[in-house]
Order: sequence, then C-alpha cells, then structure tokens
Amino acid sequence: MPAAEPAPGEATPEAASSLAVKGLKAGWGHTIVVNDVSFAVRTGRMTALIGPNGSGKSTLLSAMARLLKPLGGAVHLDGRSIHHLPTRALARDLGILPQSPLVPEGLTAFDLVSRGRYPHQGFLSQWSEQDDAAVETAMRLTGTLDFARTPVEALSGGQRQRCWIAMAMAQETRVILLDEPTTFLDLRYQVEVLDLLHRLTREHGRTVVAVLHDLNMALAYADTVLGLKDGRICVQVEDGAILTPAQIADLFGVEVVAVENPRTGKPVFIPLAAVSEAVR
Ligand SMILES: Nc1ncnc2c1ncn2[C@@H]1O[C@H](COP(=O)(O)OP(=O)(O)OP(=O)(O)O)[C@@H](O)[C@H]1O
Repeated sequence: MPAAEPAPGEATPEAASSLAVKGLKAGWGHTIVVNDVSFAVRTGRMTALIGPNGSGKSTLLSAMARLLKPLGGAVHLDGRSIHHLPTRALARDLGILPQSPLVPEGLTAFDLVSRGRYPHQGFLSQWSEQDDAAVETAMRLTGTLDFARTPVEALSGGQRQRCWIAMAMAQETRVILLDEPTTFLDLRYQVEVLDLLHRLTREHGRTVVAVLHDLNMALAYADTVLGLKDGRICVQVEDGAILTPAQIADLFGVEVVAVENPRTGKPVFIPLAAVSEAVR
C-alpha cells in the first residue's frame, strides 16, 4: 500500500533534520527562473551557489528563505514545507542575508545587529542577557564592535556588510542563507568572512548556503558547490573534488586555465583572456 501523503506542515521521516529543495520552480510573475531544481543541503556544512549573472541564484535563495512563493515544488526544513511553518518559528531556524538590504536611516551598527534577536523575543518578553551575549559574540566575530555606535549609513560598504552578517549570526539560526556576502569586501575581509562561515559550520554546527561570485573562493571554502545555469543545476562538486576547465567553460562561457595552488596542490582557475599575450 503506498504511504499516505503527509498533511501540510507534517514531517516526512526521510527528510528529518535537513533543508531540502524538491522539484522547485520559482520566478517572478509568471516567468519561471528556477526550473525544477532538487537538492539536499548538507547539514552543518557550507554550500556555495555559483553561476553566471541572471542564472537564478538569488531567486533560488529567496525561495529557500520563503521570500518568494514557489511556482511549483517545495522547500522542506526538517521534513516540513517552509511555507507551512509559522513565521517566527521559521525565523528562529533559518536566517537570510539578502543581496542589497536597505537600512532604515539613523540605525547604529549595534541596533542593526540587535534586530537579529527579534525572532527570539516573545510578545511581552524583555531584552535578555542571552540577547546581549548573542549580539556581542556576533559583533566580535565579525570585527564590528569598534563601530557599534556608528550609524550604519556612515560605514563603508565592507563595514556595513559585516554588520549584516553579524545580524544574521545574532539570529542564531541553524541555517544561514547569504546572497553574495563577500561583495564590497576587500581581500582580507573576504577571507575573514569565508573563514568565519566555515567556522560556523565546523565549530557551531550551522548550515550555510551562500551565493558566491568568486569561483576559486567557492571551491576553496564550500563543502558542496552547485553551479546554476539557466535556472537549473548543471554542476555539483562535493568535498573539494576537482572541477574541470571544460565544466567551467560550459557554466560561464569562458575559457580558463588551471594553475596549481602550491599549498593544496589543487587547481586555481584563471580566465584564459587574463593570461593571454594579447593583453600585454
Ligand atoms: N525582483 C525581480 N523582479 C523581476 N524579475 C527579477 C527580479 N529579480 C530577478 N529577476 C529576474 O530573474 C532572473 C534571475 O535573476 P537572479 O537575480 O535570480 O539571478 P542571479 O544568478 O542571482 O544573478 P546575479 O549573479 O546577477 O546576481 C533574471 O532574468 C532577473 O531579471
């Protein structure tokens, strides 16, 4: 006898304790951008979404955070469709840092990071020591304590970005989704933020999904790299397995050469045009 379909919001046993995208179609208006995408996000690991501009990475991430209603399929957290979970409960489990979030004027860095604690506060409950500790830890780890009292609009793009990451961390969700978290960051902070996200997975058991544009950074840091093209996953790389120049050419439409990273022995990819005689 076939198993009964679970009622909306009811857990399906095979998907316990996980985030899974199932036959997801998502888009804008009636236009489908993400088309029939399925994958299971590895719990306590980092997944990077890569792909050319307009391939649907942000659309996919928005649907995974319930900012966008699916046009088909579903996103399951612990076996339940996220569309059937109460908003506050979802916000305690899953946080998102969108691509270009707007900051209300006059908000200090501390105020912004503190907003990450909203899902943890009840109707009448006061700000607690636990809230203070979560904000302090998030700001320390992101190096934002020095400008805690500065209005966010007076910060540089990189400082602001780190405040947003701190806010997502202060939310203390099991799953953190980030859309281009390293945009605006100089090289040092790109590395620091990716190190931090990696530590969140290894030391704090968080599950991280990030849209990244830097292919080499994605391959270096993520446990799983998913390549999106025209709204479908066309490449999946696990645990540092090697991506080939042919796969990259297919994904981005750019010829690359691989050079060996002297420390890891793994390839680092450079666009062929950047190393050709013609540009000298
Ligand atoms: N808010 C929106 N309203 C209408 N169409 C949108 C909206 N956001 C994205 N799109 C469209 O959806 C398609 C995919 O965009 P999306 O932002 O998901 O791609 P992406 O891979 O994240 O791109 P990028 O790397 O440039 O950020 C594009 O054609 C884009 O024009």
